[in-house]
Amino acid sequence: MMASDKVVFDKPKVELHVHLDGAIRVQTILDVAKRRGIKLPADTVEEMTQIIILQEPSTLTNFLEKFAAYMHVIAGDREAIKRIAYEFVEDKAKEGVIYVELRYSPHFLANANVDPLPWNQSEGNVTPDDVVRLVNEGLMEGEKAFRIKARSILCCMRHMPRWSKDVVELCKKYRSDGVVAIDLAGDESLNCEANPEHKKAYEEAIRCGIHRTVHAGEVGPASVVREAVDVLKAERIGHGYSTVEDQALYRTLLDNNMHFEMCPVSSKLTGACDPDFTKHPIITFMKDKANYSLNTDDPLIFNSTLHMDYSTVHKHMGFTEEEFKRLNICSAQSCFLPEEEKKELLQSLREAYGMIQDTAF
Ligand SMILES: O=c1[nH]cnc2c1ncn2[C@@H]1O[C@H](CO)[C@@H](O)[C@H]1O
Repeated sequence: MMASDKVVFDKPKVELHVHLDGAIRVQTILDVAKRRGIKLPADTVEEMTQIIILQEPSTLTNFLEKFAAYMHVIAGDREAIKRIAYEFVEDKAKEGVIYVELRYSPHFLANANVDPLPWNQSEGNVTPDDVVRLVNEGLMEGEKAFRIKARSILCCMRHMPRWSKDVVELCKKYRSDGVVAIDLAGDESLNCEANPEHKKAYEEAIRCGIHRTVHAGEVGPASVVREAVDVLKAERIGHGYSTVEDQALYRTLLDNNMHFEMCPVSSKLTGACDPDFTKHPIITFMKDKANYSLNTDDPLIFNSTLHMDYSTVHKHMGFTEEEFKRLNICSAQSCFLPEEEKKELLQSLREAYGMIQDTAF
């Protein structure tokens, strides 16, 4: 059904939209469950994988329910939280990613100072603040071991407006410690218009110069994208497939060089787009030379890799090596690193892609 894991672009890549909690190794879930004495419905990687993954195109709501199959194992466990961050960096390095921005909700991994307590956990002592510190530790160790760069984006959740104030405060507190932006994730189909508390958090982010991305136009209409841009002042759009349904908006965003974080394999399985990849809105973005990235989103639940996203657009949408280079340069230009580091990243990509002009004479 899916394109294979065949490596169609074996060059350094940038990934800007991937959920840490949607990118955990199944083996790690099993290990941690065993150590903590948590009973799972399966005890082999193969069986547990079958339980967690989405096999057929579904809905975003069904997809989001999948997290409940394993999040209670990792949440509230210091060692596990640090471990998933470290392993994430290793997995990305193996895929040839040299810079990644990963995202997560600190509240979803906590078991203290979070109301309501997620995943039917009992109260513990790991706060959302502890979660950010643990993830940062895991990422830093991973960066040293695997020699790539990883930065994080903290997610507000659409259905949990009361958490958003904490999220922006955590972005401020850890901005010099690897946290580069705020996001708004969750079910756009149930909760379309951004709640005032999300708006307030984004206003505070703007005031403090915190970068902003928003999940919009994934399964929701183009009006959600418009709101993300006009009200939340998003600098990037997570997904944004439905933008093309509003031509005026689409043209304006193209003119403004808006970055779209596209996730092809995800968009099929969440039901965001037509399962026939030859009708995919990404083709329009590609033909218009739009500013977008290719991303996995939640490789655990889609049973996918970044190679699969690349091979999907290559096989079904006619993406070329040239386009892969161009979109990775666009991704680096739209990443949330400070200017100097962004320049270095762009330089590394251009060198690897043979795009550096020889100025020696
Ligand atoms: O494709 C998506 N659309 C909207 N929300 C998502 C998607 N993937 C994951 N999450 C949500 O973001 C949370 C923090 O990482 C995840 O726990 C999940 O609820």
